[in-house]
Amino acid sequence: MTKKELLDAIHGRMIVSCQAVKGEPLYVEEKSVMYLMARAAKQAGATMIRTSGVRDVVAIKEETGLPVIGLIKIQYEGYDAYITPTMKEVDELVEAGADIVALDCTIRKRGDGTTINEFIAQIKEKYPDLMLMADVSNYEEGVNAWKCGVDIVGTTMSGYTPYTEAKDGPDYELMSHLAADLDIPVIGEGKIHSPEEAVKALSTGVWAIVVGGAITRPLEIAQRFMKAIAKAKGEA
Ligand SMILES: CC(=O)N[C@H](C=O)[C@@H](O)[C@H](O)[C@H](O)COP(=O)(O)O
Repeated sequence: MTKKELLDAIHGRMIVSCQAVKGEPLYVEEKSVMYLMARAAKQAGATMIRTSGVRDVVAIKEETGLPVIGLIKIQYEGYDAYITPTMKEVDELVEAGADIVALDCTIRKRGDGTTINEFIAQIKEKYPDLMLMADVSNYEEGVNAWKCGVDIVGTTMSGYTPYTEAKDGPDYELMSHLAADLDIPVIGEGKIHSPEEAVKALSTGVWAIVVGGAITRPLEIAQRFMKAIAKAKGEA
């Protein structure tokens, strides 16, 4: 698929994030099971999947035949970013066949001393045709990534950096500001928990949205029910 075809396939739509990393209930050591979540997402009408780790990129592409936004979550010493922080992860994702590579593009400390701008430039030099999705936490980072030549900016990291407010729901404001000012697609991602929130997020003008935990993280879903019940009982 060309870059345009990939973008057209998701315009106005929901991408489903199917992720389970070590320690999560749906992470199974012996074998990826997230392809089953992706199967469900495809049956529901999803046209693209976001996932983490080489084995899930491979298994999900094999199962669904859908294009995949791939990332690798890994925490290195000296790095604040943990989403595809170095070229090693980019290489692995390219090798695995990810159609788009997502990486942390927040302006935080990188262990090798490079700036995020330098890292993006290195990736673009090595893989000129690779589509990049920049996961950012605020407006400035979105503009910066756009100027560095990424293809997509996502609001993924809003509320997950020390300098952004950790809200319980989506950052609609960031979505609409970035969507208004950037001339590349913006993806609204992070804490979209209900169909109503999904519709509202899309109405901010973003190109597409990503919904993850509310669909594919059973622990998170169950906890949300438990919390609401405890609150109603006056226990929380
Ligand atoms: C902050 C971070 O590490 N986000 C990760 C990025 O890929 C995932 O854990 C999220 O599930 C994803 O962004 C979708 O968001 P939500 O699950 O809230 O719909």
